[in-house]
Amino acid sequence: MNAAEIRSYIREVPDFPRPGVSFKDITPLIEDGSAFHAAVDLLARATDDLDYERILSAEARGFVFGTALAYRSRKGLILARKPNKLPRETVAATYQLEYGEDALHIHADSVTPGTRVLVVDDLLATGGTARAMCQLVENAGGKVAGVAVLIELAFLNGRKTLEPYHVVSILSYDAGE
Ligand SMILES: O=P(O)(O)OC[C@H]1O[C@H](OP(=O)(O)OP(=O)(O)O)[C@H](O)[C@@H]1O
Ligand SMILES: Nc1ncnc2[nH]cnc12
Repeated sequence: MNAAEIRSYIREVPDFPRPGVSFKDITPLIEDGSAFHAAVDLLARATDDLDYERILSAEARGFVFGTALAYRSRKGLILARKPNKLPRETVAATYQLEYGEDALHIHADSVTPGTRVLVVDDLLATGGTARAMCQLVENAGGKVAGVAVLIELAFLNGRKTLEPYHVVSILSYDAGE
């Protein structure tokens, strides 16, 4: 299954969660075994040449692709979670939402100095979430090997927000798509 076929499994939901937003719903994709498998394979192939030891992904949708890619590439998986979810000492990074601020945490010992980490998410929009994950890696002394997403909303310029990190995406959407 190629990228165009995989794309046909993503449902666009207009005006969710608020007017003007075209929500990219990945649930039909991950509910289809062949499409989900093909999507993870494409992500794996697109990141095969990157040198990394661990994957970092954020709850909730990020876990779906981060976990699958970690399993397939036999790499360790680090969970980035919302505040007060992880039981031991954490490092945190804050990021901007439309209204106010949110934070992601990882356990302080998940990234040792020099660890090379691939940041994985289902979707890149403004880039705030992925940037916070890159900051988490660097705050803990690690190195960002790249950022890999299945879907990129190119018109929101997340890539620019993520400079100078290497960004890999499988499906790119323009405004109005
Ligand atoms: O590039 P950004 O503008 O930061 O947006 C991208 C993020 O938005 C979605 O997560 P969301 O915060 O909706 O959480 P969820 O995965 O729990 O649904 C998506 O899974 C990305 O993590
Ligand atoms: N348009 C969108 N669709 C799905 N998830 C998103 N996260 C941020 N923007 C999104």
